[in-house]
Amino acid sequence: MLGEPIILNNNIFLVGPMGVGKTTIGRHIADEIGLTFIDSDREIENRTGVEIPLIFEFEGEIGFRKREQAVIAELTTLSNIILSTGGGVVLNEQNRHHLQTRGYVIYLHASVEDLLERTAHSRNRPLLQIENPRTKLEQIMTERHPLYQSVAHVTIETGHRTIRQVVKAVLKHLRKILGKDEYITS
Ligand SMILES: Nc1ncnc2c1ncn2[C@@H]1O[C@H](COP(=O)(O)OP(=O)(O)O)[C@@H](O)[C@H]1O
Ligand SMILES: O=C(O)C1=C[C@@H](OP(=O)(O)O)[C@@H](O)[C@H](O)C1
Ligand SMILES: [Mg+2]
Repeated sequence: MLGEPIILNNNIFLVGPMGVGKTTIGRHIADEIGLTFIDSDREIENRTGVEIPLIFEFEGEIGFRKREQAVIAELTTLSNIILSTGGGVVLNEQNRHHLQTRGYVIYLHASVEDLLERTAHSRNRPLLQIENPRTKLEQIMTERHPLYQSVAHVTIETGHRTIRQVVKAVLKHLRKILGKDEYITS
């Protein structure tokens, strides 16, 4: 035996900033390799019955982060999932610990320019509903990039890649670390 399986609990956790593609890529990867897809933001919305902007409006970012922490603590105890997280998940130390120790963490990276383009038409990200989203995304990347790096087992670049190309890059990486045709250890 080679010791600990590389993919803890057969879980893959996607982290990275708003608009990098966590939700989109996670769903595709789950389809390809037969894991259950879960998006922590959707889970919070399902549980509260309202959309994220309304949670921010009524409870502020602090209220949202509490809900996020509870959901991450619970979802990371599952197995055989691809979990797409919200961009701010790494701000919380407990979240970082759970992600890092309960699954294989992939940091999806992109430039602020790409993130701006990909979030431009969305009204669903309260932190970017401001006059200057570019400055906000720059601040976010300065603060969070080291945190994404600290929690991730690998970083995968998504800039100048189509969704399909990112999916392929992730699958290629998984095959490489597992060193075989199957994606996930069982
Ligand atoms: N590699 C990519 N190239 C172009 N557009 C992308 C790419 N990845 C995601 N997108 C688009 O960017 C937007 C944000 O993606 P989403 O999956 O919601 O990001 P996140 O969950 O990380 O915030 C979506 O409209 C999605 O189709
Ligand atoms: O970066 C953040 O702080 C947030 C990212 C969002 O998720 P996405 O990264 O999927 O957009 C969502 O959790 C919320 O609006 C806060
Ligand atoms: Mg998302």
